[in-house]
Amino acid sequence: MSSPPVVLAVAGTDSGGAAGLAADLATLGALGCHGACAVTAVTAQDTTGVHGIHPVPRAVVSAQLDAVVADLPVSVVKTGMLGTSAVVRLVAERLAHLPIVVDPVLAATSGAVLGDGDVVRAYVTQLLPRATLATPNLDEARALTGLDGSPAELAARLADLGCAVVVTGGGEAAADWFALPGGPARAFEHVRVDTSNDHGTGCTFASAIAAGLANGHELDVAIPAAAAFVTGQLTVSRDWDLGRGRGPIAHTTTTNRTDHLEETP
Ligand SMILES: Nc1ncnc2c1ncn2[C@@H]1O[C@H](COP(=O)(O)OP(=O)(O)O)[C@@H](O)[C@H]1O
Ligand SMILES: Cc1ncc(COP(=O)(O)O)c(N)n1
Repeated sequence: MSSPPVVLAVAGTDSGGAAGLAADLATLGALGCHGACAVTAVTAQDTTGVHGIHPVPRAVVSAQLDAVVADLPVSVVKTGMLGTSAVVRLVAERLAHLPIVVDPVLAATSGAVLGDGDVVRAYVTQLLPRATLATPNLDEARALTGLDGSPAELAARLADLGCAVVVTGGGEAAADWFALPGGPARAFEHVRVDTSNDHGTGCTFASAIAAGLANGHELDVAIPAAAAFVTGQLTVSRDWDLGRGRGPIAHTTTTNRTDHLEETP
């Protein structure tokens, strides 16, 4: 069997296992990739919210990037919560030779702030101009542009920074808006899943796009494929009852996989 493509996820942890690196590595594994990881922040988090954030020092993040890049054939980088402007700059400087899918995480589904004004400025000036694709949700697109336009307008405006952009619509819109630099945005529509188990959806979406790119697909194929993967996963976990808040999206393809246990004598 040939080796899987390697995707490096640079992101924070969610102790509840819904978002961040848990979502990234599970999604990458489900979609045929080997996921390497560099931890940027440890969050004490569950389905109800973020209770603590502990940034990992820049030098420790840097050492993780060095170790992975020196040893593994990374084909795509996916970033999630980077936490500090120093780490945003580090990723921009150290990994610019690779395709980078940037999920510019600034807030959790619960509303907690995961990136401040300095982080926003570092994304705009350092990382997005060097990225292949950015996947902000509408709130993040507003914070990054400082504007209050439609998702299509914000996608086109952000793409002028020099990368492709998908502004995600979340559960209400059932559509995402995709723009390339210099072009107008077009909508990718998809099925809406009626569920409150959507914690980790953005991380899963961006990781699925990174997996599509690592498997050799272009953005206009990888993005709708990732949205279809997310709607399928939201359907798997639609009626789960995990935690007291917004429950996790299912990251792996199947649920209740116990057949391997039953087959064991
Ligand atoms: N309830 C839902 N039904 C179907 N697709 C959804 C739903 N919620 C989010 N999505 C999709 O999941 C992907 C991630 O988007 P979003 O939830 O906006 O990210 P974030 O978690 O960063 O806010 C997008 O493709 C979006 O359209
Ligand atoms: C460590 C970490 N990274 C990213 C998110 C955003 O995920 P979501 O938008 O689904 O809350 C999060 N809540 N925690």
